[in-house]
Amino acid sequence: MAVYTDVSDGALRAFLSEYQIGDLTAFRGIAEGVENSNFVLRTTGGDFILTLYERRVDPDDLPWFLGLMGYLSDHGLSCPRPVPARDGAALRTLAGRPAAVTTFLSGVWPRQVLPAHCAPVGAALATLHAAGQGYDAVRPNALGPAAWPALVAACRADGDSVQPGLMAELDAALAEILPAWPGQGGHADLPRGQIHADLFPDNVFFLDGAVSGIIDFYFACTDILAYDIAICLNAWCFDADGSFDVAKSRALIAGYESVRPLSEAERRALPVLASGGALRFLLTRLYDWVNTPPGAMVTRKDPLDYLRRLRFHRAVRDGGAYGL
Ligand SMILES: Nc1ncnc2c1ncn2[C@@H]1O[C@H](COP(=O)(O)OP(=O)(O)O)[C@@H](O)[C@H]1O
Ligand SMILES: N[C@@H](CCOP(=O)(O)O)C(=O)O
Repeated sequence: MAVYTDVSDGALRAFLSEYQIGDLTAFRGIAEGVENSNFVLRTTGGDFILTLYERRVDPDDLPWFLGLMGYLSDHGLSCPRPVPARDGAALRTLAGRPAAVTTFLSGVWPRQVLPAHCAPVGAALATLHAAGQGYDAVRPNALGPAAWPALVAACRADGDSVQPGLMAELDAALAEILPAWPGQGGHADLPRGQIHADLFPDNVFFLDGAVSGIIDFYFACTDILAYDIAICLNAWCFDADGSFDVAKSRALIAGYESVRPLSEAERRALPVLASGGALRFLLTRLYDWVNTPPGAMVTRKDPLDYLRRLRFHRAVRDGGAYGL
Protein backbone atom coordinates (compact mmCIF):
# COMPACT_ATOMS: atom_id res chain seq x y z
CA MET A 1 0.00 0.00 0.00
CA ALA A 2 1.55 3.28 -0.96
CA VAL A 3 -1.15 5.88 -1.16
CA TYR A 4 -1.11 7.34 2.31
CA THR A 5 -2.66 10.71 1.43
CA ASP A 6 -5.87 11.12 -0.56
CA VAL A 7 -5.94 13.82 -3.20
CA SER A 8 -9.32 15.23 -4.23
CA ASP A 9 -10.08 15.89 -7.87
CA GLY A 10 -10.46 19.61 -7.20
CA ALA A 11 -7.16 19.87 -5.31
CA LEU A 12 -5.35 18.00 -8.07
CA ARG A 13 -6.77 20.19 -10.83
CA ALA A 14 -5.85 23.36 -8.92
CA PHE A 15 -2.34 21.96 -8.37
CA LEU A 16 -1.88 21.03 -12.03
CA SER A 17 -3.14 24.41 -13.24
CA GLU A 18 0.26 25.73 -12.15
CA TYR A 19 2.06 23.42 -14.63
CA GLN A 20 2.37 23.38 -18.39
CA ILE A 21 2.04 19.63 -18.87
CA GLY A 22 -1.29 19.51 -20.77
CA ASP A 23 -4.78 18.62 -19.57
CA LEU A 24 -5.41 15.77 -17.13
CA THR A 25 -7.07 12.73 -18.73
CA ALA A 26 -6.45 10.02 -16.08
CA PHE A 27 -5.16 9.75 -12.53
CA ARG A 28 -4.60 6.67 -10.35
CA GLY A 29 -2.79 5.76 -7.16
CA ILE A 30 0.08 3.25 -7.33
CA ALA A 31 -0.19 0.39 -4.84
CA GLU A 32 3.56 -0.44 -4.88
CA GLY A 33 6.22 1.26 -2.81
CA VAL A 34 6.73 1.77 0.88
CA GLU A 35 7.69 5.29 1.80
CA ASN A 36 5.66 7.85 -0.16
CA SER A 37 2.30 8.27 -1.93
CA ASN A 38 2.68 7.86 -5.70
CA PHE A 39 0.17 8.49 -8.50
CA VAL A 40 0.34 8.13 -12.27
CA LEU A 41 -0.96 11.19 -14.12
CA ARG A 42 -1.95 10.95 -17.76
CA THR A 43 -2.29 14.30 -19.51
CA THR A 44 -2.59 15.41 -23.10
CA GLY A 45 1.18 16.04 -22.77
CA GLY A 46 2.12 12.46 -21.72
CA ASP A 47 2.49 10.37 -18.56
CA PHE A 48 3.96 11.66 -15.30
CA ILE A 49 4.44 10.53 -11.70
CA LEU A 50 3.10 12.64 -8.85
CA THR A 51 4.77 11.95 -5.48
CA LEU A 52 3.56 13.22 -2.13
CA TYR A 53 6.37 12.92 0.40
CA GLU A 54 5.30 11.28 3.63
CA ARG A 55 6.58 11.52 7.17
CA ARG A 56 9.83 9.54 6.76
CA VAL A 57 11.31 11.90 4.19
CA ASP A 58 12.84 15.05 5.68
CA PRO A 59 11.42 17.97 3.64
CA ASP A 60 14.77 19.75 4.00
CA ASP A 61 16.40 16.96 1.96
CA LEU A 62 13.98 17.24 -0.97
CA PRO A 63 15.82 20.00 -2.88
CA TRP A 64 18.97 17.83 -2.77
CA PHE A 65 17.14 14.70 -4.00
CA LEU A 66 15.29 16.51 -6.78
CA GLY A 67 18.46 18.37 -7.76
CA LEU A 68 20.36 15.07 -7.98
CA MET A 69 17.66 13.42 -10.13
CA GLY A 70 17.64 16.38 -12.51
CA TYR A 71 21.43 16.41 -12.67
CA LEU A 72 21.75 12.65 -13.30
CA SER A 73 19.09 12.67 -16.00
CA ASP A 74 20.97 15.53 -17.69
CA HIS A 75 24.18 13.48 -17.52
CA GLY A 76 23.31 10.16 -19.09
CA LEU A 77 21.25 8.27 -16.49
CA SER A 78 17.68 7.25 -17.22
CA CYS A 79 15.89 8.36 -14.04
CA PRO A 80 12.85 10.46 -13.17
CA ARG A 81 13.37 14.11 -14.04
CA PRO A 82 11.58 16.65 -11.82
CA VAL A 83 9.14 18.75 -13.84
CA PRO A 84 9.04 22.40 -12.76
CA ALA A 85 5.80 24.34 -12.58
CA ARG A 86 5.41 27.60 -14.52
CA ASP A 87 7.24 29.53 -11.80
CA GLY A 88 10.28 27.23 -12.16
CA ALA A 89 9.85 25.39 -8.84
CA ALA A 90 9.64 21.58 -8.89
CA LEU A 91 9.01 21.21 -5.15
CA ARG A 92 5.46 22.23 -4.26
CA THR A 93 2.68 21.43 -1.78
CA LEU A 94 -0.44 19.32 -2.30
CA ALA A 95 -2.92 18.06 0.32
CA GLY A 96 -0.65 19.47 3.03
CA ARG A 97 2.36 17.44 1.85
CA PRO A 98 5.51 18.39 -0.06
CA ALA A 99 4.87 17.17 -3.62
CA ALA A 100 6.64 16.93 -6.98
CA VAL A 101 5.83 15.82 -10.52
CA THR A 102 8.50 13.77 -12.30
CA THR A 103 8.75 12.13 -15.71
CA PHE A 104 7.33 8.61 -16.13
CA LEU A 105 9.77 5.80 -16.99
CA SER A 106 8.77 2.78 -19.06
CA GLY A 107 9.67 -0.77 -18.11
CA VAL A 108 9.01 -3.23 -15.28
CA TRP A 109 11.13 -4.27 -12.33
CA PRO A 110 12.18 -7.93 -12.22
CA ARG A 111 10.01 -10.01 -9.88
CA GLN A 112 12.56 -12.82 -10.18
CA VAL A 113 16.19 -11.76 -10.51
CA LEU A 114 18.18 -13.74 -13.09
CA PRO A 115 21.94 -13.60 -13.66
CA ALA A 116 21.14 -11.80 -16.95
CA HIS A 117 19.76 -8.82 -15.00
CA CYS A 118 22.95 -8.35 -12.99
CA ALA A 119 25.47 -7.05 -15.55
CA PRO A 120 23.06 -4.32 -16.77
CA VAL A 121 22.36 -3.30 -13.16
CA GLY A 122 26.08 -3.11 -12.39
CA ALA A 123 26.67 -0.96 -15.48
CA ALA A 124 23.74 1.32 -14.60
CA LEU A 125 25.08 1.76 -11.06
CA ALA A 126 28.52 2.73 -12.38
CA THR A 127 26.87 5.17 -14.82
CA LEU A 128 25.07 6.75 -11.86
CA HIS A 129 28.36 7.04 -9.95
CA ALA A 130 30.21 8.53 -12.91
CA ALA A 131 27.42 11.01 -13.67
CA GLY A 132 27.10 11.99 -9.99
CA GLN A 133 30.74 13.12 -9.83
CA GLY A 134 29.69 16.54 -11.17
CA TYR A 135 26.95 17.08 -8.55
CA ASP A 136 28.82 18.89 -5.83
CA ALA A 137 26.30 19.27 -3.01
CA VAL A 138 26.95 16.82 -0.19
CA ARG A 139 24.28 14.86 1.71
CA PRO A 140 25.76 12.74 4.52
CA ASN A 141 24.37 9.21 4.79
CA ALA A 142 21.81 9.38 7.61
CA LEU A 143 21.76 5.56 7.70
CA GLY A 144 25.53 5.05 7.50
CA PRO A 145 27.76 3.33 10.11
CA ALA A 146 27.49 6.25 12.55
CA ALA A 147 23.73 5.64 12.77
CA TRP A 148 23.90 1.89 13.39
CA PRO A 149 24.65 1.86 17.16
CA ALA A 150 21.55 4.00 17.84
CA LEU A 151 19.43 1.68 15.67
CA VAL A 152 20.75 -1.34 17.60
CA ALA A 153 19.88 0.45 20.85
CA ALA A 154 16.38 1.24 19.59
CA CYS A 155 15.81 -2.46 18.82
CA ARG A 156 17.43 -3.82 21.98
CA ALA A 157 14.32 -4.26 24.12
CA ASP A 158 12.37 -6.35 21.59
CA GLY A 159 14.93 -7.67 19.09
CA ASP A 160 15.35 -11.07 20.72
CA SER A 161 11.61 -11.68 20.39
CA VAL A 162 12.20 -11.86 16.63
CA GLN A 163 14.96 -14.44 17.10
CA PRO A 164 16.59 -15.49 20.39
CA GLY A 165 20.20 -14.30 20.57
CA LEU A 166 19.72 -11.78 17.77
CA MET A 167 20.86 -8.72 19.72
CA ALA A 168 24.10 -10.39 20.89
CA GLU A 169 24.83 -11.34 17.28
CA LEU A 170 24.18 -7.77 16.14
CA ASP A 171 26.45 -6.40 18.89
CA ALA A 172 29.22 -8.74 17.73
CA ALA A 173 28.70 -7.78 14.08
CA LEU A 174 28.80 -4.08 14.92
CA ALA A 175 31.97 -4.51 17.00
CA GLU A 176 33.63 -6.24 14.04
CA ILE A 177 32.40 -4.01 11.21
CA LEU A 178 32.78 -0.48 12.61
CA PRO A 179 36.55 -0.56 13.32
CA ALA A 180 37.20 -2.23 9.93
CA TRP A 181 35.16 0.35 7.95
CA PRO A 182 37.09 2.27 5.24
CA GLY A 183 38.11 5.68 6.54
CA GLN A 184 37.85 4.49 10.20
CA GLY A 185 40.42 3.25 12.68
CA GLY A 186 43.42 3.91 10.43
CA HIS A 187 41.89 2.25 7.35
CA ALA A 188 42.34 4.27 4.16
CA ASP A 189 39.20 5.89 2.78
CA LEU A 190 37.78 4.84 -0.60
CA PRO A 191 36.47 6.95 -3.50
CA ARG A 192 33.26 8.74 -2.58
CA GLY A 193 30.46 10.38 -4.47
CA GLN A 194 26.70 10.33 -4.88
CA ILE A 195 25.27 6.87 -4.24
CA HIS A 196 21.72 5.53 -4.65
CA ALA A 197 21.93 3.53 -1.39
CA ASP A 198 18.70 1.53 -2.03
CA LEU A 199 19.20 -0.03 -5.48
CA PHE A 200 16.91 -3.01 -4.92
CA PRO A 201 15.18 -4.83 -7.80
CA ASP A 202 11.96 -2.85 -7.24
CA ASN A 203 13.87 0.34 -8.04
CA VAL A 204 15.25 -0.79 -11.43
CA PHE A 205 13.08 -1.03 -14.54
CA PHE A 206 13.95 -3.26 -17.50
CA LEU A 207 12.76 -3.21 -21.09
CA ASP A 208 13.90 -5.80 -23.65
CA GLY A 209 16.66 -7.06 -21.35
CA ALA A 210 18.22 -3.62 -20.79
CA VAL A 211 17.87 -1.22 -17.86
CA SER A 212 15.27 1.37 -18.87
CA GLY A 213 15.38 3.42 -15.68
CA ILE A 214 16.34 3.76 -12.03
CA ILE A 215 13.85 5.23 -9.54
CA ASP A 216 13.49 6.07 -5.84
CA PHE A 217 16.39 8.34 -4.93
CA TYR A 218 15.07 9.13 -1.45
CA PHE A 219 17.90 7.35 0.39
CA ALA A 220 20.57 8.72 -1.96
CA CYS A 221 23.53 10.38 -0.24
CA THR A 222 27.24 11.12 -0.51
CA ASP A 223 29.21 8.06 0.57
CA ILE A 224 31.69 5.35 -0.46
CA LEU A 225 30.94 4.35 -4.08
CA ALA A 226 31.80 0.70 -3.50
CA TYR A 227 29.27 0.60 -0.63
CA ASP A 228 26.56 0.97 -3.31
CA ILE A 229 27.94 -2.18 -5.01
CA ALA A 230 27.89 -3.92 -1.64
CA ILE A 231 24.21 -3.00 -1.22
CA CYS A 232 23.53 -4.46 -4.67
CA LEU A 233 25.37 -7.69 -3.77
CA ASN A 234 22.86 -8.03 -0.93
CA ALA A 235 19.78 -7.03 -2.89
CA TRP A 236 20.45 -8.82 -6.21
CA CYS A 237 22.76 -11.79 -5.62
CA PHE A 238 20.98 -14.04 -3.12
CA ASP A 239 18.56 -16.64 -4.43
CA ALA A 240 15.08 -17.18 -2.99
CA ASP A 241 16.40 -20.06 -0.84
CA GLY A 242 18.87 -17.66 0.83
CA SER A 243 22.00 -18.97 -0.94
CA PHE A 244 24.50 -16.58 -2.50
CA ASP A 245 24.68 -16.85 -6.31
CA VAL A 246 28.24 -16.14 -7.37
CA ALA A 247 27.22 -16.05 -11.06
CA LYS A 248 25.04 -13.04 -10.25
CA SER A 249 27.75 -11.22 -8.28
CA ARG A 250 30.40 -11.91 -10.91
CA ALA A 251 28.08 -10.48 -13.58
CA LEU A 252 27.11 -7.48 -11.45
CA ILE A 253 30.73 -6.53 -10.70
CA ALA A 254 31.82 -7.13 -14.32
CA GLY A 255 28.95 -4.91 -15.51
CA TYR A 256 30.02 -2.21 -13.06
CA GLU A 257 33.66 -2.45 -14.13
CA SER A 258 32.70 -2.15 -17.80
CA VAL A 259 31.97 1.51 -16.92
CA ARG A 260 34.10 2.20 -13.82
CA PRO A 261 36.94 -0.21 -12.91
CA LEU A 262 37.44 -0.85 -9.19
CA SER A 263 40.75 -0.26 -7.44
CA GLU A 264 42.43 -3.08 -5.51
CA ALA A 265 41.49 -1.33 -2.25
CA GLU A 266 37.81 -1.20 -3.26
CA ARG A 267 37.84 -4.92 -4.13
CA ARG A 268 39.51 -5.79 -0.83
CA ALA A 269 36.89 -3.81 1.10
CA LEU A 270 33.88 -5.60 -0.43
CA PRO A 271 33.41 -8.14 2.42
CA VAL A 272 33.24 -5.47 5.15
CA LEU A 273 31.13 -3.15 2.98
CA ALA A 274 28.72 -6.00 2.17
CA SER A 275 28.52 -6.95 5.86
CA GLY A 276 27.70 -3.31 6.64
CA GLY A 277 25.09 -3.22 3.87
CA ALA A 278 23.40 -6.34 5.25
CA LEU A 279 23.49 -4.89 8.77
CA ARG A 280 21.98 -1.57 7.62
CA PHE A 281 18.93 -3.19 5.99
CA LEU A 282 18.60 -5.72 8.80
CA LEU A 283 18.49 -2.86 11.32
CA THR A 284 15.93 -0.69 9.53
CA ARG A 285 13.73 -3.73 8.89
CA LEU A 286 14.09 -4.84 12.52
CA TYR A 287 13.33 -1.33 13.75
CA ASP A 288 10.13 -1.29 11.69
CA TRP A 289 9.30 -4.84 12.83
CA VAL A 290 9.51 -4.08 16.55
CA ASN A 291 8.38 -0.44 16.54
CA THR A 292 5.46 -0.42 14.12
CA PRO A 293 2.11 -0.55 15.88
CA PRO A 294 -0.44 -2.95 14.33
CA GLY A 295 -2.46 -1.18 11.65
CA ALA A 296 0.20 1.47 10.93
CA MET A 297 0.69 2.23 7.26
CA VAL A 298 4.24 0.91 6.91
CA THR A 299 4.97 -2.27 4.99
CA ARG A 300 7.17 -4.46 7.18
CA LYS A 301 9.86 -6.60 5.53
CA ASP A 302 11.47 -9.67 7.11
CA PRO A 303 14.67 -8.64 8.97
CA LEU A 304 15.90 -12.24 9.17
CA ASP A 305 16.50 -12.39 5.39
CA TYR A 306 19.29 -9.93 6.11
CA LEU A 307 20.65 -11.87 9.10
CA ARG A 308 21.38 -14.76 6.69
CA ARG A 309 23.11 -12.33 4.33
CA LEU A 310 25.09 -10.77 7.19
CA ARG A 311 26.34 -14.21 8.27
CA PHE A 312 27.40 -14.99 4.72
CA HIS A 313 29.45 -11.80 4.30
CA ARG A 314 31.05 -12.02 7.76
CA ALA A 315 32.41 -15.44 6.79
CA VAL A 316 33.91 -14.17 3.49
CA ARG A 317 37.71 -13.92 3.58
CA ASP A 318 38.46 -12.57 0.10
CA GLY A 319 36.91 -11.43 -3.15
CA GLY A 320 36.86 -14.98 -4.55
CA ALA A 321 33.52 -15.50 -2.80
CA TYR A 322 32.09 -12.73 -4.99
CA GLY A 323 33.59 -14.17 -8.17
CA LEU A 324 36.52 -11.74 -8.36
N1 LIG B 1 9.28 7.68 -12.62
C1 LIG B 1 8.50 6.59 -12.56
N2 LIG B 1 8.05 6.03 -13.70
C2 LIG B 1 7.22 4.96 -13.66
N3 LIG B 1 6.77 4.39 -12.52
C3 LIG B 1 7.19 4.91 -11.36
C4 LIG B 1 8.08 6.02 -11.30
N4 LIG B 1 8.32 6.32 -10.00
C5 LIG B 1 7.61 5.44 -9.28
N5 LIG B 1 6.94 4.58 -10.07
C6 LIG B 1 6.04 3.50 -9.64
O1 LIG B 1 5.74 3.70 -8.27
C7 LIG B 1 6.16 2.58 -7.49
C8 LIG B 1 6.65 3.04 -6.13
O2 LIG B 1 7.73 3.98 -6.30
P1 LIG B 1 8.88 4.12 -5.22
O3 LIG B 1 9.67 5.33 -5.58
O4 LIG B 1 9.62 2.82 -5.08
O5 LIG B 1 8.02 4.40 -3.92
P2 LIG B 1 8.48 4.44 -2.40
O6 LIG B 1 9.53 5.51 -2.27
O7 LIG B 1 7.22 4.78 -1.70
O8 LIG B 1 9.01 3.08 -2.04
C9 LIG B 1 7.19 1.88 -8.35
O9 LIG B 1 7.30 0.50 -8.10
C10 LIG B 1 6.65 2.13 -9.76
O10 LIG B 1 5.63 1.21 -10.05
N1 LIG C 1 14.70 -1.49 0.14
C1 LIG C 1 14.44 -1.43 1.56
C2 LIG C 1 13.14 -0.75 1.90
C3 LIG C 1 12.89 0.58 1.20
O1 LIG C 1 11.85 0.37 0.30
P1 LIG C 1 11.68 1.16 -1.10
O2 LIG C 1 10.34 0.67 -1.63
O3 LIG C 1 11.69 2.63 -0.75
O4 LIG C 1 12.82 0.76 -2.00
C4 LIG C 1 14.41 -2.87 2.16
O5 LIG C 1 14.23 -3.80 1.37
O6 LIG C 1 14.51 -3.01 3.37
